[in-house]
Amino acid sequence: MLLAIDCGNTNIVFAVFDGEQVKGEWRSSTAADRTADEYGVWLTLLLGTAGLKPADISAAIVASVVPANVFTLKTLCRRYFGCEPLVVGEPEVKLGLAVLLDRPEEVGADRLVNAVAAHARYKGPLIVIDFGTATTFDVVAENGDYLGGAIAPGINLSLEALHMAAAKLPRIAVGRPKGVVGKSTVPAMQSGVYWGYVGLIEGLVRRISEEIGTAATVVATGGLAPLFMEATDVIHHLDQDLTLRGLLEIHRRNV
Ligand SMILES: Nc1ncnc2c1ncn2[C@@H]1O[C@H](COP(=O)(O)OP(=O)(O)O)[C@@H](O)[C@H]1O
Ligand SMILES: CC(C)(COP(=O)(O)O)[C@@H](O)C(=O)NCCC(=O)O
Ligand SMILES: [K+]
Repeated sequence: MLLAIDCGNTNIVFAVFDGEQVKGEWRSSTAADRTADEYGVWLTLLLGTAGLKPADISAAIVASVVPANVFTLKTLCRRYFGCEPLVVGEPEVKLGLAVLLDRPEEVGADRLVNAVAAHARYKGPLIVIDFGTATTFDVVAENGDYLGGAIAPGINLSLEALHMAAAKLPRIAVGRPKGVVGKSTVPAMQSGVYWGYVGLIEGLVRRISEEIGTAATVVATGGLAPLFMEATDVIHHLDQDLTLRGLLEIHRRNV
């Protein structure tokens, strides 16, 4: 079975695939000081809850946007699962698409994985929106070429920034407010962030489509994607498994 690890700036997701089937999926917060042994013990326990054991894992693949965690996750795979993981972004790992960027070495591994997954699943030119710590927009041509995209502050980051910078603004959770015209501080903050974000999504999708000269299929992923999907019709597909499916696909292309 394949262990797929997606390390974002907020959470690390671990998933086990038996062929196409997900046997288990677990999340840890991203902490740069956690050791391979800490992950190893934790993951071994969780595998047990799904009726799996470390010896069931025969291969691993890692995508990390936190460079400091790559060494730890490699050590985890070697020590606990006896395998050398593929690491997305390392030169020997083939993606099966051309990365048409000025500095291809800079792009986040998660963005490339999302592009691979979206191209494998959907037709036509694509825009992938991933609601993570940052909100990323990735543009994929009809033939699969990765064209680039946009990086915007994530929703929770935007809310946190308001709280950090303004003495009278509380820390609040994201939510869809009843109206747009807030009648007190919290609804006003929710309106600014929620409807402001809907505007950001619609504006970027429209401008990207204009710049590439064609309408694109828009796929959204990430925990907060459903909250925005319900407020706009520019998102065509909600695909929460996108990044993990992309890791599965890249592994397949490299064995
Ligand atoms: N279902 C959810 N509901 C509310 N917040 C969520 C949900 N899923 C993720 N988040 C929040 O969204 C942010 C991004 O999380 P995540 O997608 O794991 O980011 P990353 O990939 O950057 O680690 C975090 O602040 C997380 O707490
Ligand atoms: C843009 C990101 C911070 C998104 O990370 P995430 O929100 O998934 O934690 C990450 O993909 C990254 O660090 N990228 C490097 C810069 C780039 O993609 O050009
Ligand atoms: K992510």
